[in-house]
Amino acid sequence: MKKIKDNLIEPKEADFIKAFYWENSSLFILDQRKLPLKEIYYKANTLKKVRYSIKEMLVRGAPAIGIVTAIGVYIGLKEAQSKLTFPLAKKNLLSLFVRIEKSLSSARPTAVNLFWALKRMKGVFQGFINKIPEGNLGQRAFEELLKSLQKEALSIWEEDILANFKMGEYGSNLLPEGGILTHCNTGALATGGYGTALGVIRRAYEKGKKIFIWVDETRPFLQGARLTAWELSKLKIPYKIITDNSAGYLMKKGKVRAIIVGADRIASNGDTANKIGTYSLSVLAKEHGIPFYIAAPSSTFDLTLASGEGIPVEVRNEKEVLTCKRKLIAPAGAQAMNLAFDVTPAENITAIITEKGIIVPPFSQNILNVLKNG
Ligand SMILES: CSC[C@@H](O)[C@@H](O)C(=O)COP(=O)(O)O
Repeated sequence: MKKIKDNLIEPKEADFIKAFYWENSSLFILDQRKLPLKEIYYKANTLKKVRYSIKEMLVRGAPAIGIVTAIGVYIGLKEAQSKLTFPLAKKNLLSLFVRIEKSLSSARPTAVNLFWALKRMKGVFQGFINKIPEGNLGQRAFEELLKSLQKEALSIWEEDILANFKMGEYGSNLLPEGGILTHCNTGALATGGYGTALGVIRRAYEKGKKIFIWVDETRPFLQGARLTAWELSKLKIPYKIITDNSAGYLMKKGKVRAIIVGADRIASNGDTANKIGTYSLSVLAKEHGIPFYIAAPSSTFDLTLASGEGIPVEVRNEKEVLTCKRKLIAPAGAQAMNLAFDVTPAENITAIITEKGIIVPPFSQNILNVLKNG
């Protein structure tokens, strides 16, 4: 594994499962809609294409969405460069940035990593603008701005990989041996590399823990059956796919020792938004006395929200529910409600695994302690 500055790992080298890679200033995104049947990378070299990749879920998973958004900011400015007239008025540069920000921020609403990444990129942009003396911006200064934005986006990526390694290390000590149930996909495909909840599973397996993974298929996009199963096969970790509604009975039969999932947004009291079906799993876990773990980096916390009440839950197109492989599976004219996420109340969560440490209840106090001091 190639190390670069400050002990960080070159993103391209970090994992053999890559949701995206960066080559010659272009972003190539593995089209996850086509997995596991086809491994095709989509060249996202315009702002429109980056937004499309996020919205249509060629790339998905909160940390991956955040990283691609950050790179999207760079791509948007780079793309605009040839159409700009230099010297460029500061106000025109500002309105260009706002346009890019608006476009990316409307791609998906729930994963806070998207907005967190935009804020980090805006910080670099603003810092740069503030340093420029009054007047217009020349070509050279614009090039420098691009360089700083690219650097920041790649740092966000590198930091995510490191965070995943750390979560893997902490979380793997918590996991018991035996059946572990997971929902959706939280692996290398959903992150900069390695994974959050799946990274914990991966690390536990690497350390020799005898675990067996129950993979919820995760209707309707089938992140479990198509993506998590694909990753586990590559990693040679034993698993079986189950229909989402098998989970309760398996718990009752004593086949599940722990549940571990990821998160899209965690409020300051620990309420956690994640893939639809997570809430039901947490209730079942409570009923059966099974530990219920969340694994998520600090970029997934939204400390502006007091509770999960304020988390925007994405409602996607009903076609995703009404069709399978583009064929209608319901009566013509049937309507569907396609909630993409739900919110699990903090009281159903045993612990939250982050790169800064493991957070246990009471979450309202401990989230702040761990995130600020960890
Ligand atoms: C490490 S990914 C964590 C979450 O983003 C994941 O569990 C999830 O819900 C993904 O939803 P998706 O709709 O596939 O983007």
